[in-house]
Amino acid sequence: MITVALPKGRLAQEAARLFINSSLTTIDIIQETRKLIIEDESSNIRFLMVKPFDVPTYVEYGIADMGIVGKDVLLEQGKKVYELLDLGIGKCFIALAGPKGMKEELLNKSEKTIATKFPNITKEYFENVLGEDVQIIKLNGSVELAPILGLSDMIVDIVESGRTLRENGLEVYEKLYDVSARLIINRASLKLKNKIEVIVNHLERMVMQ
Ligand SMILES: Nc1ncnc2c1ncn2[C@@H]1O[C@H](COP(=O)(O)OP(=O)(O)OP(=O)(O)O)[C@@H](O)[C@H]1O
Ligand SMILES: O=P(O)(O)OC[C@H]1O[C@H](OP(=O)(O)OP(=O)(O)O)[C@H](O)[C@@H]1O
Repeated sequence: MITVALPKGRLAQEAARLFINSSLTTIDIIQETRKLIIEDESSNIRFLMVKPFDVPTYVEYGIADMGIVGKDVLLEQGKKVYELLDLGIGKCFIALAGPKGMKEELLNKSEKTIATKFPNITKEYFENVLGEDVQIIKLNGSVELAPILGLSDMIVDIVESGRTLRENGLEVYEKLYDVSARLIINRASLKLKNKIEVIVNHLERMVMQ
């Protein structure tokens, strides 16, 4: 039995679709919305529906053999898992952003405060790229509110269309990393379970199309 951790939320549909379209399962995984463990006995694959930020944890500890998760989460957590495939879904980027027209002023400010869901990415960027210490305020969502209300000077957050920034009077100051969903694998599973390779090959062919 192979166990796959799938992210609930915005990636769920497309992640499940990859397994269905690759003929790896015939079960309509996302229809069973409240079930957290979905077993496909015919293909011997079991799907776990977990929060996106928890996918690497399940894979690192070997509860799941593989998982699908955004590169943002991998960069933030640095878990010990193999990243095998860029799945080409969930495309967006991580950006430093702030109030429109204030970039120069805020980047020259001596003591900056940054609100973000990604404290490690933010710390690493300011320390290693800009050589600065910054105060980081960890938020769990609606990060764009922080500079509008004076909680922070700037934010580090996900941008896709740019609409959330625009509609809140903010703009991208710097693009930090491109993001897309990745297939990650538990290190021991990759060595011990032959079926992993078959699944990876199926998904790879699907992604190449
Ligand atoms: N606007 C977006 N467009 C495209 N991909 C996105 C966007 N926002 C996030 N993502 C990607 O999808 C992944 C899952 O995002 P999702 O919003 O479902 O969960 P989350 O950010 O962990 O928040 P929560 O579960 O708390 O709602 C992110 O880790 C990122 O890789
Ligand atoms: O550039 P856009 O297309 O507007 O997308 C970017 C927005 O999408 C994500 O938020 P999400 O909807 O996941 O809500 P959250 O802020 O509560 O995490 C992200 O954190 C941005 O706020």
